[in-house]
Amino acid sequence: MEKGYSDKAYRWNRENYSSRRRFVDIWSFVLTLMFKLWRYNKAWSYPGGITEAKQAARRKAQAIWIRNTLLDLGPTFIKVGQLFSTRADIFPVEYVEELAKLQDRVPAFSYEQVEKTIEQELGKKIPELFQNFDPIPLAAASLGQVHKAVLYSGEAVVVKVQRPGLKKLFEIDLQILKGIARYFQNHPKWGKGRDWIGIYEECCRILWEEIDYLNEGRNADTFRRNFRGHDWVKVPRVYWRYASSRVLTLEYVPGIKISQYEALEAAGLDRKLIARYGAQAYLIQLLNNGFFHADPHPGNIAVGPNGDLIFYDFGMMGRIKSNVREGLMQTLFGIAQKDGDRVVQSLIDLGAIAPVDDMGPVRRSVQYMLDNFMDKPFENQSVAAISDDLYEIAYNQPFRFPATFTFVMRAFSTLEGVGKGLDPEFNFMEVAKPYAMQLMTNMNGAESNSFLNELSRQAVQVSTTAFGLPRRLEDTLEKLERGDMRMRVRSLETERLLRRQSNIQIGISYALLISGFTLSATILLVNKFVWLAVFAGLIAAAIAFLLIRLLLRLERSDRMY
Ligand SMILES: Nc1ncnc2c1ncn2[C@@H]1O[C@H](COP(=O)(O)OP(=O)(O)OP(=O)(O)O)[C@@H](O)[C@H]1O
Repeated sequence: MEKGYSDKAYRWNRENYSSRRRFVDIWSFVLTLMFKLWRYNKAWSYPGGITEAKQAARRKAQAIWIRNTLLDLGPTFIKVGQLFSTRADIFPVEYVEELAKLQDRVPAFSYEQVEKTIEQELGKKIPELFQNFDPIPLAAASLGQVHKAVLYSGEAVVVKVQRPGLKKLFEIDLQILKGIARYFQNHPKWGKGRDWIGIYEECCRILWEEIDYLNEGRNADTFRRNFRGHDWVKVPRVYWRYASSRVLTLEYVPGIKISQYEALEAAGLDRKLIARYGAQAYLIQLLNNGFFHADPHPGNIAVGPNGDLIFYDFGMMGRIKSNVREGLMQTLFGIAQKDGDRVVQSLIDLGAIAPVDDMGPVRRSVQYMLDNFMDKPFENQSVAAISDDLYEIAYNQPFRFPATFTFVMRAFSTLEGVGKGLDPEFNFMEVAKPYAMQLMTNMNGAESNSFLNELSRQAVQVSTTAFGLPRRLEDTLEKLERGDMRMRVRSLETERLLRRQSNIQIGISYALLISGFTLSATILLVNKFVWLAVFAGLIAAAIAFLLIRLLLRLERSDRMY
């Protein structure tokens, strides 16, 4: 029997856990790991030390031991290990490589437990809910397993059932992990320059989200909506009547896994096109939707009979908020201009770097990277090489990339790997280029937006003297067109500015008319011409209404651009 498959080896694999026992198991892992690291460092510091090859072999052996121990510790640690497999900014590369191989090698749970969970969650027995239910799971992982079934309406579905007792196990394990995070934070050596508590909190948030199947269902719905205009992306429909936080019923959408290159070929599918689709789907998620699949291992993407991409598993999604996108914009501008200071500042604003007293080494590292890695054309770069460069710089620096960033990097590297497997000539950067250009254009729009705000401020200032406006507007346009902002001004922007100018002039005329009619109404009222005064008042009110509409329109267009 393969290691890790006997129930004896899985002390966590029961519904009633002993928290004391977990405490001992987990802390003995941590202390053994610390001892191994200490011994390793000690050997390395001897005069003459150990050879480079021996050092690498030891690190590898340690990494394999960590991976196997995490497997033995069960679902929480398998997931934490998988999360850490994206953190080359925190751990040595050998560890990260080994953690990336952390597969969910855990035994499936019994059909009786499946029956019990479904009845508890959906309030009915399996035969009352499903016409047919396959007792043998289609797939089993650390958090749950997937069974094929047929509804009474005849629709083929899959039912995702969560491993029993998972919530309790998470509660115990995460409580112990909190203590470990605190210990590391206060450790004179390990705590330096690392935000262990922050990393722990990030892990907690992701893990709790991942075991809420209602959240996964909502994510699937959002993801499907976001791809409404792209019929080459398929997302299984959620059957909400058969869903709860621990059971999720989805439309059965079978496909060939994106990494089964020969099977795809045999099915007559265009491998080159699939590689492009994979990259495009991710670029759309990141740049257009700001909502992306954060766990894109090849098992979660399949290809349908028509060559459509099918996405599974929406438990772990990343979001890029618009302010983060703005921060990324600044980073990108900084990279494009090779301006190390701007890049560092934007990374501080993004929370990617914790500012320290002496930022000199960080600035120098970033500048070095910009000067060297920007020499090659963008499309000749490989994502894996770029992320390796970034991580190399980040490792042992006061950097802490946000989880979103590391997820994006992992998604890109995974897709690049799969893309190259599908089509040896595939180049992720080549596919990304037009999207990056689009992003840059949007960025220019945003930078010009602040310029527009400046412009409207000037316009308001001069509105009292109405005559100054055209001259100042012309100056500003001239400035924009000369490229003083170091950006490309498109005729669209110019058009928008002119439209804005005419709107401002109309607004000023409206304001003058309102004042005129209000003054007339007051004079008429004082002179007892009541009906005429009411008439003038109504005209003033009507123009005021038009003015408000105009102001709202201006504000809307400000928000849009
Ligand atoms: N709607 C579906 N139609 C057909 N097959 C599906 C569907 N959903 C899931 N599967 C199959 O089940 C497998 C596991 O599904 P999913 O990834 O959602 O489960 P999981 O428990 O979150 O697994 P993991 O933790 O490994 O990501 C998928 O790789 C796919 O083969």
